Amino acid sequence: MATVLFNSSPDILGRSQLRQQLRHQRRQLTFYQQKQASRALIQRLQKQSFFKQAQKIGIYDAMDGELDITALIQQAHKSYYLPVLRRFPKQRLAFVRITSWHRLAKHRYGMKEPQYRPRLMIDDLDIVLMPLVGFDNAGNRLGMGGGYYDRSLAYQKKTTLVKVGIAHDCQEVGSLANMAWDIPLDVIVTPSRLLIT
Ligand SMILES: Nc1nc2c(c(=O)[nH]1)N(C=O)[C@@H](CNc1ccc(C(=O)N[C@@H](CCC(=O)O)C(=O)O)cc1)CN2
Ligand SMILES: Nc1ncnc2c1ncn2[C@@H]1O[C@H](COP(=O)(O)OP(=O)(O)OP(=O)(O)O)[C@@H](O)[C@H]1O
Repeated sequence: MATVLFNSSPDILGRSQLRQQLRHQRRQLTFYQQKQASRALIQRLQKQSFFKQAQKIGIYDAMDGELDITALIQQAHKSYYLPVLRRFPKQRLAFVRITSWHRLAKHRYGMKEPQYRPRLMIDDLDIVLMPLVGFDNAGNRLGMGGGYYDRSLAYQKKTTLVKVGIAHDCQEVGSLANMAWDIPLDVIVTPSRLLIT
């Protein structure tokens, strides 16, 4: 009950409190719920024409209860890229193609990061799948708070890049404050819904 209250009234919580609340909620999902959610989400995603048409896809290595989308990489004829954190230029993400998981070392935040090159920028991709901490039905996004995706997207020039948010259903909130630097998502996919903004 408390959870529902929090979700429907994000205004009464600060952005960072809301983030903590939603991250906590996502970590409460059981192993089985996570498996089901991940399977349903991947199936939904693979049916979409924007996904079928894409060649270069930005993914992420799930952590902290995020939806695991790594099974996607079993699909041939597409290439998959993981984000790499770097300080310069201006804390934008770079993307590195992955061909195998076990060679990858973990970043101190817990997700795998390829250390090799070449590194691409976000607008070299056709689609970027972004893990969300929270979202609303207008396509506003709440992330981990590092501003990494926002900063990367701010320099994006390619207009055809499809910006896709990936989240559990329980991460939807009534409405999120739209920060000046926020770049709205084109699509949000959850295990049970497809939201086109
Ligand atoms: N799986 C995944 N990969 C991702 C992201 C993500 O949200 N999920 N990112 C999305 O931007 C970027 C990384 N950004 C991140 C920002 C903060 C934290 C984090 O865990 N912060 C800790 C504090 C850690 C510390 O300072 O020592 C925390 O908030 O508890 C993790 C990732 C790129 N890769
Ligand atoms: N285009 C930008 N230029 C400079 N700073 C930015 C830009 N975008 C975001 N930031 C900074 O990043 C910080 C985090 O932003 P915000 O709280 O929106 O993170 P987030 O979107 O939740 O996280 P993430 O993008 O990592 O998923 C903010 O303090 C903001 O000042």
